[in-house]
Amino acid sequence: MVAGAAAPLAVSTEANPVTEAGRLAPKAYDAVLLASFGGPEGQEDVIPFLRNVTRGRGIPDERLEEVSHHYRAFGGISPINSQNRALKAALEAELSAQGLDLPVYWGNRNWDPYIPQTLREMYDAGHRRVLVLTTSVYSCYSSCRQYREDLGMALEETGLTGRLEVDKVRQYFDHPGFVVPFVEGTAAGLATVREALGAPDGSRDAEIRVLFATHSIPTRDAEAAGRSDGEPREFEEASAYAAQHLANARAVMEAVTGSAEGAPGWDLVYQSRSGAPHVPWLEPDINDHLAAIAGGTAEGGPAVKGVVIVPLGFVSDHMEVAWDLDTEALATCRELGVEAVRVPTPGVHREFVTGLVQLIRERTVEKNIAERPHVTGLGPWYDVCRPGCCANFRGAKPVIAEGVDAAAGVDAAAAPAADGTEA
Ligand SMILES: CC1=C(CCC(=O)O)c2cc3nc(cc4[nH]c(cc5[nH]c(cc1n2)c(C)c5CCC(=O)O)c(CCC(=O)O)c4C)C(CCC(=O)O)=C3C
Ligand SMILES: [Fe+2]
Repeated sequence: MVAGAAAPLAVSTEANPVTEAGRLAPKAYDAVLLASFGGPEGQEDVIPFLRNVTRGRGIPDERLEEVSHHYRAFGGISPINSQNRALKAALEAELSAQGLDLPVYWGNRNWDPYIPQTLREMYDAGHRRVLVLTTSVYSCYSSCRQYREDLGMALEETGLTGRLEVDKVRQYFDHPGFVVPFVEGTAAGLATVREALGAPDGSRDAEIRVLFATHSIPTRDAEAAGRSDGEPREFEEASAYAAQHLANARAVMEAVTGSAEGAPGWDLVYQSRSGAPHVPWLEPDINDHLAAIAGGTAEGGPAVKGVVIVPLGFVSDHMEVAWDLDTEALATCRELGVEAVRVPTPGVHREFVTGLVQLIRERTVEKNIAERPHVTGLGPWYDVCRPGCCANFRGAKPVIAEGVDAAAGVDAAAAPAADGTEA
């Protein structure tokens, strides 16, 4: 095998009969909303931002100060907002290059510009049909339902429910635009680690491990991920969240090393756990796992001497990447004497930006693309979530992009005319 040479990623455009039920016909959208997490932009913003993230849970400021150290160490500035400004600019340029007249707005769940304020601005500018693109791509409460709730509540808060139509692009974990940058990065990272071990020919691959890292979530949230009330769907590890990551990781490894004999092994690992210690979250933690494999793998392999860390759960190099991986996990590697490379996130990679425009074009009437590329057998994911999808256990809230009846498929009221004309 030639170091760094990746086979093309296997992309399917075949329809998925399972997720087909949650598909919406194209519509004449008139604007795009880039919805993200938001982050502080100075030391004075840190505690107000953390109060927003943890709102409704009454966590005292002293406790918030304890979890603020990573923001404090970065001067109170999260990289996420500048990354979203860059992504918005890149999206605007690509939409206009493809002749799509769709303005892009930006709104965050936890910091300025806030989602309700942006929706109001969009309505005041004359927009009536909005397509939301979130910066979180998998299925779980934090990355799917919480966005849909915040959008539903923002419509109520601004009095725009029923006046502004708001739909959302599918969870796009397995769109090639998201996965290709990881394939490239993993191939390059593997070449670098082989080099560092003095084995560019791959002869020490048994001592190299690829670690796909994502955000840990409570196991209870993981079990509710991607589910529906009336339509049981079984997932690997009993969780759509884990299953989506595992399927993506396999697709990346297949493209990077193929079925080559003696290719490096890989694992899915978790990071950034928070919350009370007695509440179970997905494991293993990346740092614990690094310590374990530095002494030999579970399958009886030799001590691991090099790792390629792939931040498969994230769209940009925000704080969870800059701190939990680049600061903490890389320090763990140094302590263990393990060579390590952290692969870039999609960011504003050309494939990612053009992929996002494809995802928009799947849904719009103008310059519509009927085919839905996906690199795992789980997708393409639903346009409209199944009832109860990614449920949280703190009570029902208004949501966008959810069907009302699993048996009947998509909510009839939400389904537009097939030709995308105004109702
Ligand atoms: C799945 C997932 C993603 C990936 C999908 C996505 O990208 O959306 C994600 C992303 C992010 N998480 C982020 C920041 C935080 N997440 C927290 C807390 C939590 N995350 C959770 C899950 C996730 N989180 C969960 C189950 C909690 C605990 C419960 C709660 O509190 O809801 C807390 C509270 C303090 C703490 O507990 O540490 C903070 C400050 C930032 C911003 C980074 C920046 O500023 O650059 C980003 C992109
Ligand atoms: Fe988070």
